Amino acid sequence: MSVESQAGPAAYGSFRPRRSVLYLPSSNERALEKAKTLPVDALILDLEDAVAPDAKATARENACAAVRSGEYGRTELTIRVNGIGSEWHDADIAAAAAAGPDAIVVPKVNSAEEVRQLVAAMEAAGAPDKTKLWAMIETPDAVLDAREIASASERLTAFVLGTNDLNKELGAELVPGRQPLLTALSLTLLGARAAGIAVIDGVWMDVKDLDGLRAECVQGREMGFDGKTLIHPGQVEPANEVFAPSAEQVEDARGLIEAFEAAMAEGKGVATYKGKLVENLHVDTAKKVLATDAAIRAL
Ligand SMILES: CC(C)(COP(=O)(O)OP(=O)(O)OC[C@H]1O[C@@H](n2cnc3c(N)ncnc32)[C@H](O)[C@@H]1OP(=O)(O)O)[C@@H](O)C(=O)NCCC(=O)NCCSC(=O)C[C@H](O)C(=O)O
Ligand SMILES: [Mg+2]
Repeated sequence: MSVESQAGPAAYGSFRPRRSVLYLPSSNERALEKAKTLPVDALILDLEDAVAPDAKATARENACAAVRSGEYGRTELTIRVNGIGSEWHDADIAAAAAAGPDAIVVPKVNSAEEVRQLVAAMEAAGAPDKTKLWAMIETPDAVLDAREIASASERLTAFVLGTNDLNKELGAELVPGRQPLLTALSLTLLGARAAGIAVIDGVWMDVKDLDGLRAECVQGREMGFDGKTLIHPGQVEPANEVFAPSAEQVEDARGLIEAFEAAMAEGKGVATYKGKLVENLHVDTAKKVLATDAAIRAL
């Protein structure tokens, strides 16, 4: 299981919130400046889809300079490289590994073998231990092999859904509620959680429709995603709010743990909180709520 596991209680101490994970084109210097001021949990400095071919080299330099600058506070900094087999991929991996972001995000990862090759390339390029690999799941092959991919290396600590590519590959229609995508989303979640890694939902493309974004964030949270990838600063606050535990959840988590500990101290075989039976697994979930709340407050 990954040392960064978001699933087991042992990992709560190293928990990093990923409620809001914002893409920005690394060729856009204004966006790189703006990102320093945003209350975002993580940034994906993009070299792939959002960057035109003639801007790829500049984007690569900008992304690496941003990582080295130390000007993004506690925001987790990642670089999305161009895809395996593209003309830019090898140079992107080499430059990103040398810059040492928190993670290198690789689009369209399709197999466990690709993960092993990516990790070997990162390590050959001198990636420090802190630089993890995040794999984008955006094809049927990847969804069907999600567990094997998620377990392929300790360096792989998160899946990122590429729901636009996935929709295209499935021949599915984009509809409210994402019914055609739900099987793929669930299989990806199952694979990630079985291996104990994080999993971040895909983007909401209509930057003006914040109600639609909020509804999709709620759906993602209910399914079990850690957070949502975003494309515009205006999407950060709604995602942060939806994926954070509410004040009531935090209060209940404290109350539940107290009730359980008091019952155990009194030698009772069972504990209850607000009329409901409390077991160890509920205490684990409550501890995760408190760890998430503490990690968000520490940002
Ligand atoms: C969508 C945009 C092109 C809109 O840009 P713009 O017209 O500049 O928006 P605004 O005028 O409203 O911007 C206001 C200020 O915010 C800054 N800004 C805009 N977007 C970002 C951003 N993503 N990160 C940081 N800062 C941003 C502007 O510079 C303005 O700043 P200022 O003037 O100083 O106030 C644009 O939002 C954009 O390019 N978004 C990112 C698009 C992207 O990265 N796409 C690729 C990722 S999604 C993907 O790949 C899908 C996946 O692979 C799949 O398969 O699903
Ligand atoms: Mg994609």
